[in-house]
Amino acid sequence: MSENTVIVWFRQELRVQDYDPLFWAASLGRVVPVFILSAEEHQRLSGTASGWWLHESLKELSAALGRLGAPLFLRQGEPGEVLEELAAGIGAREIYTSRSYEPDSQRMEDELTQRLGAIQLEVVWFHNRLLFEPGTIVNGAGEPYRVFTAFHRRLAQEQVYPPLPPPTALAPSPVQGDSLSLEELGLLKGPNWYGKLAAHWQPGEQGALRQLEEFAGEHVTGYAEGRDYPDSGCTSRLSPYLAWGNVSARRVWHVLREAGEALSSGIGRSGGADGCEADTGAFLRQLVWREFAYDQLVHFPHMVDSPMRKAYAAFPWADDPQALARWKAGQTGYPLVDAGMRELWETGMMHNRVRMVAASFLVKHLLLPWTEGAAWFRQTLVDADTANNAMGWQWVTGSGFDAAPYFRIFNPGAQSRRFDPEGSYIRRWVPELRQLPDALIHEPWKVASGVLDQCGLAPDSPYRKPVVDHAFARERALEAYRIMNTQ
Ligand SMILES: Cc1cc2nc3c(=O)[nH]c(=O)nc-3n(C[C@H](O)[C@H](O)[C@H](O)COP(=O)(O)OP(=O)(O)OC[C@H]3O[C@@H](n4cnc5c(N)ncnc54)[C@H](O)[C@@H]3O)c2cc1C
Repeated sequence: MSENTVIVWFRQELRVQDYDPLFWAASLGRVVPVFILSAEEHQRLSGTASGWWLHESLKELSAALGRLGAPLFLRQGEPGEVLEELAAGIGAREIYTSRSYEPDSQRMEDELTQRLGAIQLEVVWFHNRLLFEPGTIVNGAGEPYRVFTAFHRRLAQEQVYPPLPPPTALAPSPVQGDSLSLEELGLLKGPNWYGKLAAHWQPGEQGALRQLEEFAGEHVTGYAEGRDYPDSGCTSRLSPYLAWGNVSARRVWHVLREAGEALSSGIGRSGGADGCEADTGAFLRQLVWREFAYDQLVHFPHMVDSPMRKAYAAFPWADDPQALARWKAGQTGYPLVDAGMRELWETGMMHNRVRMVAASFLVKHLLLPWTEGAAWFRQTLVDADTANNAMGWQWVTGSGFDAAPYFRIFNPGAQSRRFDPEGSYIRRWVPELRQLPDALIHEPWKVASGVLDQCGLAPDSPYRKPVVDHAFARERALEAYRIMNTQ
């Protein structure tokens, strides 16, 4: 078969547009696209919200590649073995793919390069997940940044490559048939709790491009001010698309840069030029947090399950399965925390401000280990992302290098009054509180029980007696912090 047949191995970047391996392979000759689910990935993803997203993304990617002339092959197994066998069958001499940056993947990728190199099969690794290759933005001493603002300042000096043009057609694939079906990958096993997610999302590249267009064209206006308010609808909701590479970070970057310029020059919607710049600038800054998370992951891979600041290894965490279950179910009695946890369970998403409050509640009010919360998020978030999730939890806990200090403890009632002043977000996700007036909805246990009766609150409702008292929890958390520091 032709020596110009290149295997394009899709991993976490599930799109046809602006994906270097596909673009460059297509320019050389025939392309055989393949996706391989390893046993470890199957174990990690099957039955999770991410697994559902992956299943749906593969369905769409497969259809898109089929339309371009080269259908996607689905395989299960150890990637090295699958690639070796596939290449032998079609006489391919090259594999184009992209790096993943998951812990251990560097070792796996190096071993694969060596193993396949030994049989004259070259693996070409592209960097397509981020704006810049993680690990390349370093300080003057050549060391990783530990503080976001310095990292951001340094990154801002670099140019982000523009996205590649989309492929219009691919030379017909030399392989026909012999692919596993999507169902055979087994990503949707277990109770179908994720079935409801389809009502909230359109996974895949088309959904990503539509979401990006709508956000850049309209919703970005007001982002800088509105992004902290969970019911404002001001954030992009692009995170699951970025997590599965349905859209490239550099496309998002350039589309938003252009949108900012168009809005500032009055081509777009109304709004002051300064406001437009502030909105797109604030958004692009958030995208750089993602770069920072991956940079940290590459330098400190243990951050996924161990504290970055060593002192936290001695933190006296509690063991309270009942409290953990109430947190997961959105039954803590703290309306904003519960609204977030229920939004997560219903939609696979939770607003960033509420993530911070709910996560802080777990580690500081309940004294439960952040790793428990991170594991629950990995299972239920459609945007579950190894780097962002670990960094988010370590930030909230105080154990990250650039983190909220442990002794700064969010007051969920105050956060609720500030960021959901009318209680509209709470009412949406905690319907039993709908009848409470705006001023009383944030801390219902402080309201006279006769009023709660009139508002239809059940006698055994957690909103009459939350899982823990805020003042008590605060003191207990500070004491735990003191104990840690004396170890
Ligand atoms: C405890 C905790 C856990 C988190 N877990 C995840 C996770 O698993 N996956 C994930 O993508 N994000 C995670 N985040 C970060 C953040 O909450 C989400 O990225 C954001 O809510 C996604 O919504 P959006 O796309 O509308 O965000 P926007 O405000 O529109 O932001 C645009 C993009 O910037 C990136 N971004 C925004 N905020 C952050 C941040 N704080 N850290 C890193 N990147 C950011 C995301 O890719 C996001 O899509 C976590 C935050 C916390 C506090």
